[in-house]
Amino acid sequence: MIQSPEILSRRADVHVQRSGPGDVEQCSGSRVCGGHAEISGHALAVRRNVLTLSAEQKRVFVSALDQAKRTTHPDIVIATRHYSEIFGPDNSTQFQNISIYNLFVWTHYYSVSKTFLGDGEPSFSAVDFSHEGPGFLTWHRYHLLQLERDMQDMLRDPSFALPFWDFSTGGSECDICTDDLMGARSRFDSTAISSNSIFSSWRVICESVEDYDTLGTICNSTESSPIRRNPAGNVARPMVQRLPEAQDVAACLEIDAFDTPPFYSTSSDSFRNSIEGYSAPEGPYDPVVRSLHNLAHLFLNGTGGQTHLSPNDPIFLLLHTFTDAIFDEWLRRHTADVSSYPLENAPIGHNREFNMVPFWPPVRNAEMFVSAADSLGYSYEVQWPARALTLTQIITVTVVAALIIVAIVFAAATCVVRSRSFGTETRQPLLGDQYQRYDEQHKTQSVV
Ligand SMILES: O=C1C=c2cc(C(=O)O)[nH]c2=CC1=O
Repeated sequence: MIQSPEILSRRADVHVQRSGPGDVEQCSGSRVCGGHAEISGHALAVRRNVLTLSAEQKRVFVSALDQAKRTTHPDIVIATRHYSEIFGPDNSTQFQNISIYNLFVWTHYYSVSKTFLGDGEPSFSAVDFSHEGPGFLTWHRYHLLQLERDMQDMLRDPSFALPFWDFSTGGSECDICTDDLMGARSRFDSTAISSNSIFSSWRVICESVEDYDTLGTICNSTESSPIRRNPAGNVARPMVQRLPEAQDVAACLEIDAFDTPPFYSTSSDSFRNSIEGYSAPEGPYDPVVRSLHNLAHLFLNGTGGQTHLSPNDPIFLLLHTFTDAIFDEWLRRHTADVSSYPLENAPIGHNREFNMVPFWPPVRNAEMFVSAADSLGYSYEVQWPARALTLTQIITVTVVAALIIVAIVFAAATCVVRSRSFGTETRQPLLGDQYQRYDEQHKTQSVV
């Protein structure tokens, strides 16, 4: 993945407009603040729930994605051989053009691909630059930002914003799998996309993973099979037949620590591992659990559920914008600064000051650990679920409510009794008086 020096200098001095009118931040010299020179002075891009877009906005979004799939990236080419073979026999370089959307797919593939150790050697699979570590959120944040900025440039619309899919429905339906959005299920093949959707004509890249691992090649821009998707259809694994619940989102937002040792997929009480979905949403690590982001991927049950291929299904980007929205909300609620992010002892590529592989020009994890609205030029419009009460809270509320009811009933009963006896008392003295006076006057005893 390379860019020309001319492009690097073009991106080095930009302005981003922040939330308030006239509040323009100078981002001179920053590689990530603002991105493209062309977006100088543009307004904050607002990422919205894709289901709330109008019919016309949905059509425009789907058509923009399709344009990105077909438009060659103006600045970046990809390497299709490892370093030692980057120059071919005739000194030709092994680089290829790639489309804007396919670069998004390739970048993710590259970040998770095995390390080639040489002919005949098994490739090394223990490195993942974008998952199972603190960099999961920062890496995917920049991944989305790069696509959004590339699409803003392609459309010449600096306000273009990627929408999000709120996958926390708790249901077994894919509510965005409709022909006006990500494509309905085909009526003829339950694992394919309906021919009424443009996405049925999309072809995936990076499918020949065996070749890359054994021959030492790298995914190139050749497109092969259609997207496969069978939401909730994994009968062998009932746990991934339902999407996460809104309460899972609420629970993970309450976790205080951004990440915890060993800063891996086995971390407990880590917000990052909880939203990534290797631990229960409340925090404890459990090897059988798949929740939130991981569960949403596995629910798709096809291209979108295989890590080296998943961005080929455009649902990937909507799933990740929602994950990023949760990350942004966590930063806000916990008023976190970069010191919450581990400086060391995280897996390779995941430490705070490490560059995120393979983005170019280099971007560090720390640069993405910031409020999106304050520093990155976009914000989210989301309704967050209120946290459900715990059992202890439910018992406490029930006991207090019962005591209040008892007190009210007791008070009401006391009032009734008092008012009755007051009524009797207020009549009796009159009778008593009368009786007494009569008795005193007549000196007789009679009952009135
Ligand atoms: O594309 C992805 C697919 C995934 C599957 C799991 C899992 O938990 O098994 N996790 C994934 C992350 C991805 O990014």
